[in-house]
Amino acid sequence: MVSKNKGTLISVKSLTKELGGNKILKGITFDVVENEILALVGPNGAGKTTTIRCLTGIYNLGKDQIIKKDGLTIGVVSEKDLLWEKETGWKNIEIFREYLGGKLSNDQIESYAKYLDISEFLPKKVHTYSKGTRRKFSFILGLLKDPKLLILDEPMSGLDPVSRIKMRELIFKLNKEGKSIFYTSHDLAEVEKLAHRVMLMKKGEIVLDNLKSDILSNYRNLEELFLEKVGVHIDEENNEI
Ligand SMILES: Nc1ncnc2c1ncn2[C@@H]1O[C@H](COP(=O)(O)OP(=O)(O)OP(=O)(O)O)[C@@H](O)[C@H]1O
Repeated sequence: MVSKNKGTLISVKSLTKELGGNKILKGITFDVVENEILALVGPNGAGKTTTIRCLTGIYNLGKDQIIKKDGLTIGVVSEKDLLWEKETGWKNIEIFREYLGGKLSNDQIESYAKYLDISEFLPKKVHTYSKGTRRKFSFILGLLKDPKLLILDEPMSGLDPVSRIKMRELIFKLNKEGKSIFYTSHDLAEVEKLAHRVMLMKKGEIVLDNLKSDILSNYRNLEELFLEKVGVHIDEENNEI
């Protein structure tokens, strides 16, 4: 296990989750610690979103499987943007701020929106937003509580290259200000730039949990690690499109 000296925000112990009669999470154990950017990677269907749903309380679990630090505030950006489509961005902010007990002022929201280049959309109805705009807007909603921990399910998906760079810089800045980040991604090059620690999940199990710097002293890059741990099976006979 890594990061023993840092404060633990969430401790996950032998977490199991069954869905539709299938064991999706098969007893995973890990800690989310203070001041760390932790990336969860793995192939489609590995159980990343299920893990996030367990952490954010969407699924009911036994209380010993996930232990959260007392008073921990968590901001969540889920895989799907759950927004009030017929309302404007500002109205959504008002609704979520009231519901979540958000702390962020309109000025702070405006400055994040300006940085992410979506200010002009805040007075517009959400159903008019592009995929990337929705993602950026959802990210801002995740910050409403000024949380200690941000849990993000594929925060960069649908973002153009410049927006990705800006989002990455913003996540770095939030981390330097004292927030921890736990996020999922399929973009290993991005994870290589952003994460301090990487967990690799395969078929509901964590097959690797290590500091990125340690991983990169053994592998050329995360792609190499991914291919080794997850395995590639190329069926020679059926490999043509
Ligand atoms: N409500 C459900 N009922 C039954 N099976 C489900 C349900 N939700 C998810 N699953 C299954 O659980 C497994 C893990 O899904 P999950 O969405 O956690 O994977 P993931 O790693 O996030 O995948 P992706 O990278 O494609 O987003 C998949 O096999 C999926 O089909």
